[in-house]
Amino acid sequence: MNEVIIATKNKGKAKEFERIFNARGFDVKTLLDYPEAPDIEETGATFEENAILKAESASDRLGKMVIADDSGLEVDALGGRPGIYSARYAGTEKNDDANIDKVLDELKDVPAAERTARFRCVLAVSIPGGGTQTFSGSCEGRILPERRGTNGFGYDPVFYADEMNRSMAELEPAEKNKISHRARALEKLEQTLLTSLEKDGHQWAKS
Ligand SMILES: O=c1[nH]c(=O)c2ncn([C@@H]3O[C@H](COP(=O)(O)OP(=O)(O)OP(=O)(O)O)[C@@H](O)[C@H]3O)c2[nH]1
Ligand SMILES: [Mg+2]
Repeated sequence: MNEVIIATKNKGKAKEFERIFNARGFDVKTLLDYPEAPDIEETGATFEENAILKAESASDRLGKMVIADDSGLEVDALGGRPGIYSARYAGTEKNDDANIDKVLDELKDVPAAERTARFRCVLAVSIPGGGTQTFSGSCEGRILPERRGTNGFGYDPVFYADEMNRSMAELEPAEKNKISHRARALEKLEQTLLTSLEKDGHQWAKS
């Protein structure tokens, strides 16, 4: 079966990967389908280091090609925070709502023109016997003063995507997948993945 393993436990990310890979004829499995995969601590200092940590530990354990995603929000007025701490900004329980409240509170006196921000994503693909490669993507925008829209996950309701003139949470999933940091990193990864999967006899149904 054509299958791609994503080393994530984040259901929001999983949905986005599923949409993209299903359209190309691949099933997506995540770490929620592989309870034996180790829970990896994200001890890296950069998105890249964390993505590599996650991809390699899962690939070593499962003996299969694995993709990992480390991503987050960088707010210029906060010196790039929350950055690699985006998931756990308001605490280790990873509460999206509390994370948004913390960012909005820290920005409450910052005027619109200075609320510039971007999402970043680094994907690492680890292939048994084939090493690990990384690919990155970003998406520019601004932090809104309040939530708008209900789609997506994480900080999407307060992230105004410059290219779409709407918040990320106001975009349809297919629209977010055209401009997102994750989609852009995946575009770069695609060629590598294609070569590797074809070597294993898989067919790539390019949409
Ligand atoms: O509004 C958002 N739209 C996005 O498209 C997006 N992508 C990342 N993020 C934020 O960055 C954290 C990732 O941290 P992260 O890479 O460590 O992932 P995670 O811990 O949630 O899951 P895992 O993949 O590590 O299992 C997430 O939780 C979110 O807070 C996003 N927020
Ligand atoms: Mg994480």
